[in-house]
Amino acid sequence: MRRPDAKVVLLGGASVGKTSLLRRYTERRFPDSVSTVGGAFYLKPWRALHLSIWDTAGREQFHGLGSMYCRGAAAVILTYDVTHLQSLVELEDRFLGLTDSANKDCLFVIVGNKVDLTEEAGEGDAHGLGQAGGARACPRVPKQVLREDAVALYKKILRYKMLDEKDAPAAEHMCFETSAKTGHNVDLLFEAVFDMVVPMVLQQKAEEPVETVDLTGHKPPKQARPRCCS
Ligand SMILES: Nc1nc2c(ncn2[C@@H]2O[C@H](COP(=O)(O)OP(=O)(O)OP(=O)(O)O)[C@@H](O)[C@H]2O)c(=O)[nH]1
Ligand SMILES: [Mg+2]
Repeated sequence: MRRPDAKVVLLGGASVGKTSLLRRYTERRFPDSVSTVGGAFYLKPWRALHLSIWDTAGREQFHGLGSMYCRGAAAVILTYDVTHLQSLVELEDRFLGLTDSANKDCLFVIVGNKVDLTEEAGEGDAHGLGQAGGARACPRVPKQVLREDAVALYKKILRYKMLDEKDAPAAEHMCFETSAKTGHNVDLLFEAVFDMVVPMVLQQKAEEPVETVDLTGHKPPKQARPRCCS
């Protein structure tokens, strides 16, 4: 198997929909999911590269593994549930510290999932937010996390990483709202992340020192003199 060129990690609390987002993207469906144990990855060829997308477990008992999964990550997708404010709060309190092991120029993307459950989605049927494929209607709930809250978190992350807002991608390109159930914005999310990661990786590869062998000091091995047999 070819070694992945870069790593993208899905991080966030239990049940926010990390596995469902990845399965929606890779399998084009919304199957019943079971809570993830440890982590799993999916290999995605994209442009000239191979990217690994890591789905991690959000449950507290697997918390210790998070920083291992983030090691060397080119992008981290911090996922919350738009119907649970606590899931956004947790991103800062519990998950951000785990990303210290990521690449120094790691990209941070913030994703609010389950928009299909919100009252806003009712008006959004015409925009693809509503129930897809004849799925049963669910009672709508108020949206607990606004996009502005996610943007504020993104800016906090930049400060935590000591990055200047001017040098980092703009918050409006890094905060998404999705529904793994209807597929709303799911392709857009993953493909926007891949398209940001690819040029970074290509640049890193171009800057890597080329391995050369110095032949100037190389002397051919002395030829052993044939022994006189007399
Ligand atoms: N309505 C709705 N339900 C969703 C959506 N995404 C996930 N779910 C449901 O939320 C529950 C948890 O989804 P998972 O994808 O397993 O969540 P997870 O973040 O991977 O959870 P852990 O593996 O425990 O960290 C499941 O019952 C999903 O069917 C969504 O976009 N809309
Ligand atoms: Mg999962």
